[in-house]
Amino acid sequence: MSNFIHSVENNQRKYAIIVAGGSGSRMKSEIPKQFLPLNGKPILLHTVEKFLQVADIQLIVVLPKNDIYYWYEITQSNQTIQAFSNNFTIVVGGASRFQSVKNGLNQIKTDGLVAVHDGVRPLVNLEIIQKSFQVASEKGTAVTSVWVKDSVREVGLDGKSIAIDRTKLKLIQTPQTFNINLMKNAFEVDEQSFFTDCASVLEFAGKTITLIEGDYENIKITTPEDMIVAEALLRKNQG
Ligand SMILES: Nc1ccn([C@@H]2O[C@H](COP(=O)(O)OP(=O)(O)OP(=O)(O)O)[C@@H](O)[C@H]2O)c(=O)n1
Ligand SMILES: C[C@](O)(CO)[C@H](O)COP(=O)(O)O
Repeated sequence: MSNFIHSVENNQRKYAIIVAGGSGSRMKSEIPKQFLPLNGKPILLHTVEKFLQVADIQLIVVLPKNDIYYWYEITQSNQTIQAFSNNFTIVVGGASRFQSVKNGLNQIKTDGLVAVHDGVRPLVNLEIIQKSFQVASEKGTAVTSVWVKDSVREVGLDGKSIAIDRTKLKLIQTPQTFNINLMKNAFEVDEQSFFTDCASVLEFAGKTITLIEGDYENIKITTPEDMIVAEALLRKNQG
């Protein structure tokens, strides 16, 4: 593992865009879900601290305009965040995830590698982050994914459904890591309704998407029951 970290570090700059510019409408909470406490600490802080474990990384944290002051308040007394203050850029988010990623990408002025990660996936592990940088340095793209475990049916307009072969289906997670020039070129495009993640944008630009294996624990906190699962997983991982 240490060999590849060494080789990536020697060759390419590393950035991560942590997208946390959404409103969390499906969570139906009073504050945006990325600031909800998970075992006493805001979800977004768990995520950011995970990425700060990567050597020499520059973080671009994308936030809703109205919550930037709140971010400064909650990080003022956080020793890890303060120690790495030179590694941070804060950017205002856009009207969609695509626009928020684009705002983050515009801050990057060098070539290298960039990992895009949902601020609300705090259970990502360091091995996946490192693997995504390694594979993206070799292939240009690295998109985290897990195999579907449930049965799946496709529902037609007439309400009838047919079984789908799940052995061909993967669920897509983040990080999604790319060569920066490749990604910048792909994002020079009008936003499309099917851009649900960065991989769909790069694919639209004709790029081949390389999948890497993710982790079933790397959940996206979307609705209230996800908080209960995330708290339990976090407790388990902290021993
Ligand atoms: N305009 C947006 C929309 C989403 N995101 C971020 O993209 C990630 C994944 O999006 P999602 O889970 O859908 O978050 P929200 O858009 O906040 O939630 P919802 O769709 O329920 O409103 C989140 O970390 C979210 O903050 C963003 O940076 N900017
Ligand atoms: C990027 C993503 O997390 C991959 O699973 C997902 O597509 C985000 O979707 P959302 O509708 O913004 O939650």
